[in-house]
Amino acid sequence: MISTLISKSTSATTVGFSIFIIGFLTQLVATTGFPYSSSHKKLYRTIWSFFPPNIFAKAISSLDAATLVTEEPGVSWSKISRCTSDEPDCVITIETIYKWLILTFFLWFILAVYFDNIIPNVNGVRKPVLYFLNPGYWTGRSGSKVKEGSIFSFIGSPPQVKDTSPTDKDVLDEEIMVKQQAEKGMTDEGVAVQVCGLIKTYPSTYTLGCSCVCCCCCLKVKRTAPYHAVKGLWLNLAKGQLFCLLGPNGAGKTTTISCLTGITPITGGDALVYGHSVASSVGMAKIRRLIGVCPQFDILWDALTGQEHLELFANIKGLPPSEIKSVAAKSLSEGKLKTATNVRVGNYSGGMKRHLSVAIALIGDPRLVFLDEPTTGMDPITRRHVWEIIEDAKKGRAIVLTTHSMEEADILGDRIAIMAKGKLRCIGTSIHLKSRFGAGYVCNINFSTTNGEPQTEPVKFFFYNVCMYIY
Ligand SMILES: Nc1ncnc2c1ncn2[C@@H]1O[C@H](COP(=O)(O)OP(=O)(O)OP(=O)(O)O)[C@@H](O)[C@H]1O
Repeated sequence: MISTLISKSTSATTVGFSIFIIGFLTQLVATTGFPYSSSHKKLYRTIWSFFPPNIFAKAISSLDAATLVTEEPGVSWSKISRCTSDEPDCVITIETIYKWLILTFFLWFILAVYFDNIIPNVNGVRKPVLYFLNPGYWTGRSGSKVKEGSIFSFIGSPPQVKDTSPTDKDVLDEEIMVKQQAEKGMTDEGVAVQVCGLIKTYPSTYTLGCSCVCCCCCLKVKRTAPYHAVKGLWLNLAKGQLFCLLGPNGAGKTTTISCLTGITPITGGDALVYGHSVASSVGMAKIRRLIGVCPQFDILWDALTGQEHLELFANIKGLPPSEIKSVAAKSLSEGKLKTATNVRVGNYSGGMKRHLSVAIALIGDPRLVFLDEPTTGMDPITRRHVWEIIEDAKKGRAIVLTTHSMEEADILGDRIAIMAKGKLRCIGTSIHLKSRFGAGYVCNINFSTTNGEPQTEPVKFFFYNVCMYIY
């Protein structure tokens, strides 16, 4: 149960060892007779017995007393409800000890499950305090909405996001279309993800500081303002297409992916991934079975090889054991990581690690793949190769890719959206965006003139709609 309160493995070791020492000391105390004798209050015995090592120590000491010499009959199953003659001051029988052990097992187990659900995980995600009162949690149909922040922070309603209306015509058209579909409850067969007014606001954080004026110092609690990272996204992501999300640093691309993959809970709106809502814990559990994720920062273990990573993730994704080895080997050979199959990931270069993360995202044939800046740190040849893998992977699934590279978006993206400050600024195909916002190309041509006049006709023939400046 205590493990639910600890997030770091180093703290867990320290706390685990401390519990062992405390348990050893209290067991020693229990063997001296405290508090299992008539001279101590029943209340002390009850409190003492909630710590399982104490009551277990009492059981051992009673059994020890019953079998001290070879003539002793011990405690047979039929006599567990009676005190033995060796314990004149008997206040607890072996039967009662059994009941206590069973009761404390279930008590601590239920508390562990409860606290595991309501205490925020590393991403600050948790279930509501009374989540078990929601019938959907037990029936598995709707599930409760996941929350964010500490269980003691009564956040209330988050501040409203102002200025969510789109400024671009294409973004507005997309928003109107998705709103109409959402209002009518229409499910377009070709849509993999329907994002309906997705809002993400990071809650305020509190930091403890110290401010000193002359010789007088005082503690100060600083509160940061809530931050609107995503300010109401409305869009459809089609099956069999790659949707590319471009934008400057801090635009909200990773936050959008984190919301769609359940890493962080959404603040407002909703998104349906193959019909399952990201706002519900049950919906999210179903979504996790459908998706593959290549996060912005590699989550790999230095001590494992590429092959072992792929086998591990294939296992987690529930592939049949007979297929795991062949799927991992195929994935490695497709990913041109064959030479590094049995090399530990600690010895991989940055580009190879990204390459392996992409292969992990695609393992298990997910229906929706999120690739967050997959080609960061790759040389041009490896990048080209990964583009080919991504292009092949489009068939039969939807892919969401974030990048800073216009070239990557142009080559891979079937639809491209540009985000800035948490809002979509434009959306469309590469050709559409180029024709709307592109400044064209500047091409310098040297002419050899015969009579002082440059021959511009061939240029006009090759470059349609050209604007020519002759120097
Ligand atoms: N846990 C957090 N708490 C508070 N603010 C956050 C948190 N995570 C992200 N932000 C803020 O949200 C904004 C969007 O961040 P996000 O990581 O989504 O941007 P991004 O578009 O993916 O940027 P990059 O291209 O650098 O990866 C940033 O201003 C960031 O500071």
